[in-house]
Amino acid sequence: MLELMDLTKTFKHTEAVKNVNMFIEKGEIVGLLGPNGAGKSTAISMLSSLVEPTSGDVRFRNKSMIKNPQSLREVLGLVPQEIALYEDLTALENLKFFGRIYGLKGQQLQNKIEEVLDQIGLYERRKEVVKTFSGGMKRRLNIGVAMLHNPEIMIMDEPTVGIDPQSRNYILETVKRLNEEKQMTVIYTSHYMEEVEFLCDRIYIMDKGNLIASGTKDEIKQILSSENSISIKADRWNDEFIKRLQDIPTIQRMKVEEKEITIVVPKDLNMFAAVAKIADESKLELRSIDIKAPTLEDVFLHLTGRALRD
Ligand SMILES: Nc1ncnc2c1ncn2[C@@H]1O[C@H](COP(=O)(O)OP(=O)(O)OP(=O)(O)O)[C@@H](O)[C@H]1O
Repeated sequence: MLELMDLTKTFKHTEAVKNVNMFIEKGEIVGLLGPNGAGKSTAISMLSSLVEPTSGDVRFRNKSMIKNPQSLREVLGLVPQEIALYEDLTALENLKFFGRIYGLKGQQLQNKIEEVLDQIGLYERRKEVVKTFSGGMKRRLNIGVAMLHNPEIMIMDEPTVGIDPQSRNYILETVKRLNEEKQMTVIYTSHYMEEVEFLCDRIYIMDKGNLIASGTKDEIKQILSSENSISIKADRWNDEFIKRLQDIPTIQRMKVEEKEITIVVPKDLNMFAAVAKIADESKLELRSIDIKAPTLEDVFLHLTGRALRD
């Protein structure tokens, strides 16, 4: 339905997006994952015809949108990273204002506003001015504004950055519900892999302007099919244990946290006995040794050698 074809954007000295290809089918939730500066916002700005590509094409229902994006704009709802609301107006007044911009009026506008307030859980607070709202409530209202014209496609640019966990869950649940009940297509950018894992059917991972992986969650995790991630838990560590693990050449990566050490080893290697023996010899009592299911974070680390939130 919606395609990015060889899309490239070069700012003066920065290649923000390099030859990116994506396709989005109707009714799916697609995640766009990547660290700061990966090019996610630039990619979706080109998708929403806010930024003109240096080269490449955006196609919607098989038509190029670069010169004439009107048919795409009409069905698109965009929740930008920056909150765009009038702080001195109430939630209701904001929705009325933006609704009129979308060309809604009278009873139709009234009905739509009530539906939206209900969906974003702000009906009770509708008569309060926005400047008294928490960050999470403002975000929810921002999402409400983007929903007023019944968009078929919703683009959300990191909608949970800097908000409280409760609002975050509310937003994630709302996105899921809109997708299920209204078959809304959602493009969701984030640098939180757990959000993308929870929400998305398919995922694109970007880094430094490049698309470095794409597919369903399972397909992406298959990238790691030749490795096992092993979790070792204990109440505390001692230097000898850590040093001896570090000396094992078959350990490809190792992450030491307060009560958990994660090591990555080739799949066919059984490390359990070796780890238990080292613990024994360094007089360390272990709580557990388990194989961990890979996360998208692991995939990212594998592909780039860096953590997603670096
Ligand atoms: N208008 C602009 N002018 C110059 N450089 C830009 C502009 N917009 C983005 N960039 C650069 O392009 C690169 C990609 O930025 P972009 O905002 O698309 O990344 P992002 O993945 O959305 O990051 P974040 O998670 O921080 O939003 C960055 O190096 C950024 O500094």
